[in-house]
Parts: sequence; C-alpha cells; structure tokens
Amino acid sequence: MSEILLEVEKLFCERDDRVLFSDLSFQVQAGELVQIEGPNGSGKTTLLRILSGLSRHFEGEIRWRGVPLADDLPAYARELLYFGHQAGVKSLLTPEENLRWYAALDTSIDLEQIDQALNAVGLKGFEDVPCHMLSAGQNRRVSLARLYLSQARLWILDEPFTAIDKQGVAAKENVLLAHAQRGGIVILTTHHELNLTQHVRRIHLDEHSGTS
Ligand SMILES: Nc1ncnc2c1ncn2[C@@H]1O[C@H](COP(=O)(O)OP(=O)(O)OP(=O)(O)O)[C@@H](O)[C@H]1O
Repeated sequence: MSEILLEVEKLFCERDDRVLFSDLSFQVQAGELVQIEGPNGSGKTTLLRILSGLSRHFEGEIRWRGVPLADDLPAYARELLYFGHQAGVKSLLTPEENLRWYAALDTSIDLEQIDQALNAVGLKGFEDVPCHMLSAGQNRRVSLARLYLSQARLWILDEPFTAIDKQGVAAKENVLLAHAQRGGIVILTTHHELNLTQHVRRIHLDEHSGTS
C-alpha cells in the first residue's frame, strides 16, 4: 500500500465574506498527481498557497508525514517545491545564471545538470541571453527548468503551463509523471487540457464550497 504523505482535514476558507471551501478533506499518497479544478475565483490559488504554508488564512488541519504543518514549517519547506503565478525569474540574469542562483540552495546540483535542464526545456542557445530579452513563454521555461533540478518530494504548481506552447506542455507533463512514478507528489492547477488524464486525480472545488 502507498504511503499517505499529505492529509487535509476539514479545511475552511473564507475571503471577503464568501466561503471558498468548507469541510474540504482529502489525503494524498506518494506517487499521486492531483489536479485542483474549479472556475475562476473558486479558490484554487488560495488552496495551493495554504497547502504550501504561505497562507494561514484557513481553519482545519494539514499534516505532512503525520505532523501538522505549523509544528515544523522549515522541515516541510525542505520537501516542497512551490511554483506560483510569478515566474520567479530574475530578469537581469541569464537563464543559466538564474538556475545557478537556484542551485546555490542545493550544493548537489552541478553545472552539467543545469545545462541538461536548460536543454530539456528547449533553451539551448539562449543560456546567455538576459531573461528580460526573452519571451514570456521562454521565461516560464526558465522557471520550469527548476523541476528538472528539484529533489523536493512535493511539487505544488499553480498554472505551470501558462504561456507554454503545446509541444512544451507535453514535455513538462512527462516530467510530472516521472516525478510521481519516483514516489513524489504533484498537486497542480491548470486550465490546459492535460494528456495525463488517466494518471490524474481531480479535486473539484465547487463540490466543497459552501455559502456564508
Ligand atoms: N489576499 C486576498 N484578500 C482577499 N481576497 C482574496 C485574496 N486572495 C484571493 N482572494 C479572493 O479569493 C477568491 C479566490 O481567488 P483565487 O485566486 O484563489 O481563485 P482561483 O480559483 O485560483 O482563480 P483563477 O482560476 O482565476 O486563477 C477570489 O474571489 C479572490 O478575490
């Protein structure tokens, strides 16, 4: 049986007197890909920020490996890769410099891996171009290259495919699948039609929202 790593229990979140979700409970096992679905404004980003420990604007409990998040956020953060709406790319740096900066947090990542990651996201030939001179999709690709370097067990990805062309999306989907197959967890939102459908568990926020 797979290991349950993330437990979400009776989550309640209200913004501006509007209940986004209430009584939201689910568990995620190692190896699972979970897609949070719902219309614009239903609370997908809010939920991902809560799950990432970035927002405390909720009631209920979230546990990672059986430990409430609030009890040991640093330990949780070490196992987490959060990918938000902002690309998190420094525009004055080149793609390679951005990844070297990111890799500085993890000394086990070497230059060859950075090179491979840039190749994998289709940025060969653009390694040395400052990011402010790249397109929106290319900047998103710089950011996505982090997925190829990440050792984190839990990936929480908010609209990771924004501005990425169809071909690029297919390649990234494979990275997500490979992560899950290695025993990782991916929780994501996307308005893209995924090819991975048969591997993805869906949680639809509308089914959990209430009225205030
Ligand atoms: N910091 C905040 N303060 C007050 N209200 C907020 C805040 N952040 C989000 N909201 C509200 O919470 C609701 C849900 O927003 P959220 O960004 O989570 O939706 P979403 O499902 O991700 O939407 P989309 O599909 O458009 O990205 C919105 O009505 C928004 O106005």
